[in-house]
Amino acid sequence: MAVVGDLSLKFSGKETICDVKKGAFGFPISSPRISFSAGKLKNCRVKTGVYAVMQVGVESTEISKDLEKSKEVLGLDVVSEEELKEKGFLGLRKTKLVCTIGPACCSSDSLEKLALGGMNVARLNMCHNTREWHQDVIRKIKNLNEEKGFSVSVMIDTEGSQIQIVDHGAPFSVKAEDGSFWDFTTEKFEGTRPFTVQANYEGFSEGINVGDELVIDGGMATFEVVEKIGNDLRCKCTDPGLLLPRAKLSFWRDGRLVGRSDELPTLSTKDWSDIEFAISEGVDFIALSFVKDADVVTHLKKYLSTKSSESIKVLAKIESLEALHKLDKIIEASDGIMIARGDLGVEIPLEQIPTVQEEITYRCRKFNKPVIIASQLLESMIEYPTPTRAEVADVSEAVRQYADALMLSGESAIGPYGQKALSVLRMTSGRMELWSREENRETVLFEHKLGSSVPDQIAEQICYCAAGMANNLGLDAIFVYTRHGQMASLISRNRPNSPIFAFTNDSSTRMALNLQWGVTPILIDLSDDMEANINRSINLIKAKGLIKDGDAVLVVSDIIPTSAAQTVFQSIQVKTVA
Ligand SMILES: Nc1ncnc2c1ncn2[C@@H]1O[C@H](COP(=O)(O)OP(=O)(O)OP(=O)(O)O)[C@@H](O)[C@H]1O
Ligand SMILES: CC(=O)C(=O)O
Ligand SMILES: [K+]
Ligand SMILES: [Mg+2]
Repeated sequence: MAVVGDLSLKFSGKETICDVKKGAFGFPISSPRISFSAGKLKNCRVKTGVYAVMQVGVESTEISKDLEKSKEVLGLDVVSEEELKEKGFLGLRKTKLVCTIGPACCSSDSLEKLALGGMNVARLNMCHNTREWHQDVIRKIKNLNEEKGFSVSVMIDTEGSQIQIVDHGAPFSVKAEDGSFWDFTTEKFEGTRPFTVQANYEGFSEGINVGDELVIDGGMATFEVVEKIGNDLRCKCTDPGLLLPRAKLSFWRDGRLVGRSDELPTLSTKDWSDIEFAISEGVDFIALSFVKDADVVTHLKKYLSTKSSESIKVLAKIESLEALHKLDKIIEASDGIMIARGDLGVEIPLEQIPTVQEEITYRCRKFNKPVIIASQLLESMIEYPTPTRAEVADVSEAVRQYADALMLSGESAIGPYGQKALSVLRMTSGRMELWSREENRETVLFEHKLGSSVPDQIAEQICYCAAGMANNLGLDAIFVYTRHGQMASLISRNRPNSPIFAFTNDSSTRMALNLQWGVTPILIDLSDDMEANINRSINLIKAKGLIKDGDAVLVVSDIIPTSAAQTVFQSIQVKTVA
């Protein structure tokens, strides 16, 4: 055992216990080589080895009463500010909300209403509409952020390659009756032809045999292949249903999906051109449809870095059987995941969706990547002003699973009740988060080691302890200082009861953190003097009336030095506002 000043380090097997005079706490670190260094440590003096500075102590901060000093602007979005004023720290919603923008909500007025209603991220699906339309929407969102103080991130969602029915612009859907015969062809034609469906991909029937099953949209209608004529398939309807424009085609044999997507690239020429567009418009996220493996994600991330656009986060959409087979590698390679239940339900039996969703959500947290649960959350609200009880239960379940974000698709893109659907998500999440907290569901913190380097492990342990301390001490908020968002996401991963305010001087970090559970990102200037940063930000928050005397916050910082002369500053402190 080494005793240094008031700080004692006990090395006992795999555990390092750190006791401090005021406010003791312990934390397990696997490496007994960890040492705690001098300089910024409170209550102790240490001579040697610098990996990190652990600053532990309970102190009272003298908050400057001179608000004149706080001329600086705090980059906190108006919606969080209002929510905080109205509901207090614990009332801040933790689950983030994504809205798909479509014709029903693309006016500035509607976008503003969605932003006010809690939209954290706006999603643009490149499957639909024109480049000009998308550009117009992105610019409107950026203008609103600039002019009205919102902080809505922009995501584009690639079209990807999949076999589907060509949309001939017919506004209606066609019904396939039981026993009727249909031709599935790649021959191009205008308008509609009776009992003929055009597939978008030349090779759609390669490897398909007579007797195979052709399933539309994962079960909307089913056909049996009765004849192959060249590339075309003649099919008999065995389960009647609707053929909607752009409906997906999949083939089944002996109860199993016939893999077809190997032949299709994850990123088509159109997708690459949409990616160029996304780069030039400065979007925050690119969601890749039909990701098959980690390589495409890695490739795109490399490409973005060659374009100096590494700040754009790459999300992998899990919507195929192949993606499920390579799930861990895809999660590790990506900046986040979308569980695209719509297309996933075409590839796996529907009854497997709930367990697959829970598993993906869990693994994303394990690997510390944000996860969005998407599709059909409030599907009936595309038509009706109230959701079904089952839909509300589905939303609640996603929140209970601690998904980072929930997404609206057609509910906001084309439905007349988009804002209402958003408020259903908002209220349902709030209710479920409160219940989880009251029932103490969150006390089990997430302990799976991510990093292999000592500094990474220290950061993880600090965040693990921070979440535990905030819960155990019932602190009002956690303040974290972070340049790239890593510390903020590590704290979020532990799903603490207190809201996490992430102070960053990097605007792309701010926009990326919009997808992270429980994190309110705040843009602020950060200097190398961490004490000054902390005091200045508390002053600014106090000046806005968002924090008051007696409030206790946990302050976590992890600022990597810009020069060799400085020490790594990783610390936890409890500050009581005075
Ligand atoms: N930009 C848009 N313009 C016109 N319609 C849109 C737009 N975005 C979405 N929609 C409509 O909203 C519906 C649902 O939206 P969304 O694109 O999210 O569903 P999806 O087809 O499940 O997504 P994906 O193609 O990624 O699987 C679409 O079928 C489409 O009719
Ligand atoms: C969102 C999406 O792409 C899907 O659910 O298929
Ligand atoms: K898409
Ligand atoms: Mg999809």
